[in-house]
Amino acid sequence: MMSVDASSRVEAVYAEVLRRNPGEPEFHQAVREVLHSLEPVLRKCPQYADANLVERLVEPERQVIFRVPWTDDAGEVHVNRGYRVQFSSALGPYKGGLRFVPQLSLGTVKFLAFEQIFKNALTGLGIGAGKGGADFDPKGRSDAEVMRFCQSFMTELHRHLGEHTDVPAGDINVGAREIGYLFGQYKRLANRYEAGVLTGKGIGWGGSHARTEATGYGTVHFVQEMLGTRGEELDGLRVVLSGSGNVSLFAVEKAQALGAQVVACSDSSGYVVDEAGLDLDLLKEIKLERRGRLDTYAEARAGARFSSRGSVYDVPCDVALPCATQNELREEHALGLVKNGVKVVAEGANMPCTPDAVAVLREAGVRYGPGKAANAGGVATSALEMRQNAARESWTFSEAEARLAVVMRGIHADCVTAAEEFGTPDDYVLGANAAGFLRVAEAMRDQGVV
Ligand SMILES: NC(=O)c1ccc[n+]([C@@H]2O[C@H](COP(=O)([O-])OP(=O)(O)OC[C@H]3O[C@@H](n4cnc5c(N)ncnc54)[C@H](O)[C@@H]3O)[C@@H](O)[C@H]2O)c1
Repeated sequence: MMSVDASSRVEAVYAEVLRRNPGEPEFHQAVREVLHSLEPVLRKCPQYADANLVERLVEPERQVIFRVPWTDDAGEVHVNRGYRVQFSSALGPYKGGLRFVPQLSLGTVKFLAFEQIFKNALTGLGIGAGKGGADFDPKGRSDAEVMRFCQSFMTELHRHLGEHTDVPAGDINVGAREIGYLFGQYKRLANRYEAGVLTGKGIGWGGSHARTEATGYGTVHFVQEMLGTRGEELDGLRVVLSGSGNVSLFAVEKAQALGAQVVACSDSSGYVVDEAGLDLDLLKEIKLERRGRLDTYAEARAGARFSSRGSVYDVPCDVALPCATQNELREEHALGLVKNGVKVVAEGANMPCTPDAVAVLREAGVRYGPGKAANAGGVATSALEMRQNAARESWTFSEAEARLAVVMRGIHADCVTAAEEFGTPDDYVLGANAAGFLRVAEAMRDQGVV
């Protein structure tokens, strides 16, 4: 039974999370933020803490860790570690991306899978939450090496997947090429063309139009909604983004289409400033075709400058979109953004702002859109891809994009309504966590102690 004091109850849950998951600071950070938001919710709706519901919510349903052996082009054998954390199936099959980065740890995967619970619930599209990946570094690897790695990874993972069980997608360093290799191996092992088992597929074989664009476009749709609450719009505003990968590139595309002046972006080597507005064709050529670094952008474009010192957030802007990786926008960056008059910060990436940075932004009255709401367009379009697969349909680009816009408007509206209901209007963190939690909690109550 829920104790009378919601605050001490969530503190006790958090203490148990720390004890059970040592050495996983990102997971602790994500859980702490959500539990903090749940205090007013549990105070108002104590029934959602019955039967240790919150305690169950912070414990993954299943965590799989496995060996991934593979052979490089020179015949040398390598061993990597694969992960899949299946966090919650209260609302549907586990759903969330796979990430291939050398430093990947269980704690990172767990934090991402936990965030995914609330994000996926917010989409309203009937998807549970998971996340996975491997500590594999695809940089400098040939296509054949990446293929062999993906095949070995799937040889183990396939027994845990299925269109009604767990449906991965791409994430950092897992794009169309990797999804293709993973799908090929799944199909071979399962002896079944189960299109809905992975999303982010090629358009010609079950993929959805607008999936590649969806996260970046969706983040910008969310920003438009945030601005709209005060009668503002993106047209004419200065925008700065971090990253220059899948999310960033398409956020640039949509922001420019809506009339914004997008003046800076970054990669792990530094950032580029282009006061004339970023040349997206050049950026795409460098990042998607040549897979090069951003300094080549400044070399190719008169008036642009590249810097490997300081931060992209030093560039004055009205809207900042962190779209690279977790904990990259820190307190000092937030202070700089505030000093330069930023109005809105919305997360294209997952948890890119540190808690200190978020505190600075909120203190200064900057509107802050957390990733689980602002970047939900990617997973929403993945869920729509699953729908198309189930119905054996293929929607046009404009149909898929129109549905994405509807979902993002709905998520924004749900966040605003929940924030108002639980006492802090304009608090998108509270709104996103509360609205997502209520959907999951209702399903968990209905489904009994499982
Ligand atoms: N791809 C999706 O659909 C999707 C959906 C939701 C959330 N996300 C999140 O968005 C983020 C980016 O994902 P992506 O798919 O665009 O990955 P990506 O690999 O395509 O791009 C990542 C970009 O970030 C840059 N980068 C990495 N570390 C950096 C740092 N410390 N400073 C500056 N730049 C850095 C890389 O150089 C690259 O340009 C991740 O947090 C991911 O989990 C992605």
